[in-house]
Amino acid sequence: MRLYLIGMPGAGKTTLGRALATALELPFHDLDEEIVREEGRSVADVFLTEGEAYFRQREAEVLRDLVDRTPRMVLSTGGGTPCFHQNLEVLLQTGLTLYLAVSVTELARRLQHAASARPLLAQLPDAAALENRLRETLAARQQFYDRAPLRCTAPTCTVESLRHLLATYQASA
Ligand SMILES: Nc1ncnc2c1ncn2[C@@H]1O[C@H](COP(=O)(O)OP(=O)(O)O)[C@@H](O)[C@H]1O
Ligand SMILES: O=C(O)C1=C[C@@H](OP(=O)(O)O)[C@@H](O)[C@H](O)C1
Ligand SMILES: [Mg+2]
Repeated sequence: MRLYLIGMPGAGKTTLGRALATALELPFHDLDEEIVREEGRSVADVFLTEGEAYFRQREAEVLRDLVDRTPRMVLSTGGGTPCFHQNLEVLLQTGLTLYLAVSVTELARRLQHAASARPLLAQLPDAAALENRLRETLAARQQFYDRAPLRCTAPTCTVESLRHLLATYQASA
């Protein structure tokens, strides 16, 4: 199976995805890490030197290549992945998509010292500006995230609760 984690930056996709893959004995992939490997530079560098449009194009290409060659995995996507280049259709058609729903307040708390690696959230003057940017971004992306057939809402997003959610979904499928 292919299990895809989607959600805002800071939702815990990379952290939880890695732990969930271990628990499910599935290979783990992180789309940002795949892009960094292919590009040979950080996400921030790609944004800085090539711009967001280039990043989104590469994100779409790397996603499709990874899906084509990987029948079993947990894939942690980037926060914007579902919102560009029909990527969400690829996710919905090739695996099971799970949305990690985390409040803006909690996202801002988690990212207060981790925003610099995320170009869309870097260089903001203070915590209020970060929270405002997250709120605006979530408002624009909610329509995409809401199309995931599965969702967990923090703080209940743990490996155990996700395993239960998956088992319940698969039993009803
Ligand atoms: N359940 C959680 N509770 C508190 N902090 C978390 C949780 N999950 C992740 N974090 C922290 O939030 C930050 C973003 O986590 P990460 O897995 O990179 O999220 P994403 O990949 O969705 O951007 C990291 O500093 C991580 O340690
Ligand atoms: O929200 C976004 O548009 C982005 C989120 C990042 O991934 P995480 O969600 O893992 O931080 C990364 O793909 C890039 O900085 C763009
Ligand atoms: Mg991540």
